[in-house]
Amino acid sequence: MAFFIVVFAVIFSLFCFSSALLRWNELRYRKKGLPPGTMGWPIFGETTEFLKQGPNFIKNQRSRYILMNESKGLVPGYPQSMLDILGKCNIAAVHGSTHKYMRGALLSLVSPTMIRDHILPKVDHFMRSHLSNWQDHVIDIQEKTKEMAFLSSLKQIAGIESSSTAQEFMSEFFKLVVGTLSLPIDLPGTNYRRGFQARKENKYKLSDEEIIDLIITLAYSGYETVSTTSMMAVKYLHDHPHVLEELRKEHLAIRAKKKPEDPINWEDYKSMKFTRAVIFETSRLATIVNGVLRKTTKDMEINGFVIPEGWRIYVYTREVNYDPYLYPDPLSFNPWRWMDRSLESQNYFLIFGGGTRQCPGKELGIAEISTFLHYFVTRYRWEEVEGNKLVKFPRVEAPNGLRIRVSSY
Ligand code: HEM
Repeated sequence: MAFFIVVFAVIFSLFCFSSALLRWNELRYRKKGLPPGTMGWPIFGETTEFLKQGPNFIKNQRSRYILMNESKGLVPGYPQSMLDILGKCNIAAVHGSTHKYMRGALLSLVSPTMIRDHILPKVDHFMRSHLSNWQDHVIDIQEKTKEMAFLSSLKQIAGIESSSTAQEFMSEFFKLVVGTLSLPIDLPGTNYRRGFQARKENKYKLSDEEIIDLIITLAYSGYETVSTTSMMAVKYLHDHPHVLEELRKEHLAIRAKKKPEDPINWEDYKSMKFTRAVIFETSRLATIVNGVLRKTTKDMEINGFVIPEGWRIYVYTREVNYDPYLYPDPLSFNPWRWMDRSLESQNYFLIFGGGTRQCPGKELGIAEISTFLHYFVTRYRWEEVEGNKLVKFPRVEAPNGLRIRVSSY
């Protein structure tokens, strides 16, 4: 009995404390000009509602929060779970001169010259072997593209080939990724705890935290974006045979000029105009990156509303991607719209972010997906196995896998 009284007292006190905090927050922020809306629950804010409702949450909030422009005083504002797991020196956690310096270091690692001379040959070599012997099998293309993105970056970063070391590393890395998008609750069994522990795996005895954070950031940033875009491209190509036909034409023409063992080189990559269009259209329609997060470093005025210091702003790029004025008939999968290259330089092209934080791995990501598609469509045809389901929020994924039956082309 005493136990139940104690439990009741604890719950009641927590409730009182939360309500008081909620009220205090409302009073604290009752300034003229604040965007309308509620503060949500203490600690959690509106995160759980956001993760539960996804796009509908944003739709409900859109009329109340008009946040269109990024300007001075806005720095990345990614969730605590992500910062804890990716490390305090990771590129999204730093700004000002440190960011400039880190970004410069990164850009030199993935510059067009580096891709042409060093990375593309490795990517080609990796894809050739990763995509071998898929014929006459039912495979989960989600699993295959995840392994592909991870193992390919491991090969680029550490020169590690697909082996038992890589396999061991991979399962820890997958936990890390899931942990970055979780509530930061450090209890046994939570995704956050698992992700945080995976970060501590330091088999190679690296002592420099900055290097570890950079490597984790590199692997992390290119992992989900590249794997999910590849998986969704396979999905859309399956559903749109005329697009697949056009894409195959492009790749078979490249193959026709080569011996079977010749790798894809920079000129081949640059000639893949329709492939690039397929990748952009896939990213747009699937909205692989739903949006980007920013945090205010001082009280700011945006579109007539005051945004207090320390508040987070979610720049919801999905809305832009589906805007019928920018992309006519926005819900149709139409890669041809991207054949006009000027679309890629419009300021509403937000697939790779924008401004000083624009994705430094853009060309690398496109080169990896293009090489994957090259070997996939020139070697195989495929059909979907029934029962596949896709969700688009909070991340684009096939919760039970995306199974396809593969045969030789
Ligand atoms: C299709 C593939 C990819 C997509 C769609 C994509 C998308 C994005 C987006 C939207 C941002 C902006 C985030 C923000 O503004 O807060 C970003 C940043 C970033 N991306 Fe990518 N990305 C891709 C591939 C890659 C690859 C392969 C790498 C590996 C080098 C990479 C590394 C980064 C890094 C390090 C940042 C942070 C840049 C900074 O804060 O200055 N990305 N990416």
